[in-house]
Amino acid sequence: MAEARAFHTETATDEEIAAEAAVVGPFTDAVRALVDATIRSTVDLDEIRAAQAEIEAITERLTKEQIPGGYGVRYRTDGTGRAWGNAVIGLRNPIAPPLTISTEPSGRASADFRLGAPYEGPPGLVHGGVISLILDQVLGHAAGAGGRPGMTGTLTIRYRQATPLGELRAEAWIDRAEGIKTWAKGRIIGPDGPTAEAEGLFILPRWARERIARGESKGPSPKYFE
Ligand SMILES: CCCCC/C=C\C/C=C\C/C=C\C/C=C\CCCC(=O)SCCNC(=O)CCNC(=O)[C@H](O)C(C)(C)COP(=O)(O)OP(=O)(O)OC[C@H]1O[C@@H](n2cnc3c(N)ncnc32)[C@H](O)[C@@H]1OP(=O)(O)O
Repeated sequence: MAEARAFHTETATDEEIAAEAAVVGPFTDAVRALVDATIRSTVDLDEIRAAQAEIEAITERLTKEQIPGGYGVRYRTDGTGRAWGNAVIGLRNPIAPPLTISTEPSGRASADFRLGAPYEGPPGLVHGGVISLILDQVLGHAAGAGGRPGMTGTLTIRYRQATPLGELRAEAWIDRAEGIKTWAKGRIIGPDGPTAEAEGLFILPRWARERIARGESKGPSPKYFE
């Protein structure tokens, strides 16, 4: 089953995780800067060709040893996990902006973040799919923080005004819940106020319900988004 592959139990200690984060965090930031430079650099084409050869050498060096698929999420017994490969928050993912999301147990989540050139859609503006990506994550975080984790069943976005590249904020909260379903709402706020509003339905999946029914999920509610 896919989830059996993707959901690992954490074996590393807090100290080991902190030591690894101290190295891979800045490493990923360096690759993020490379992605930005790939878009914006105006050096001449010979210089680009030379840089490509260096990048290919680095990729070869890194892929000498690697895991077979995605990073997955590694969970601890307290229900928290590290989603270092996640496309929005992943510490090891240079595609992630990344967002650092603050949560409240009442089911609220928020993040201040910056989106630069790699996230452009219309000129100077954030791609609508990127806005949806971020809202999906932040709404999902709000649901998880409130002890009601789930997979996104539906996500509706209303784009109220264009979202400029630059400094932004995302906020989300649980609106209502019923059984295995949790509805969360949220928004992106730009320099001129809210730019996009979202409503999402998060559903505790069948496999998770079955695990809970089998008594395999003990302790605090799983919060799969931290
Ligand atoms: C041990 C405890 C573990 C607890 C963990 C729980 C959840 C954590 C899971 C993942 C989180 C991990 C990492 C998060 C990372 C990023 C988060 C960002 C969010 C995402 O990026 S996430 C990816 C996009 N997301 C998908 O990839 C979903 C694909 N899909 C499915 O995984 C299933 O489709 C699912 C789970 C949605 C439902 O599957 P299911 O088998 O549980 O559903 P089932 O048939 O039992 O229906 C039960 C009731 O939900 C209604 N219902 C079903 N589906 C619906 C839908 N789509 N819309 C509206 N209502 C729906 C039925 O109508 C029925 O309603 P009613 O009871 O009222 O009749």
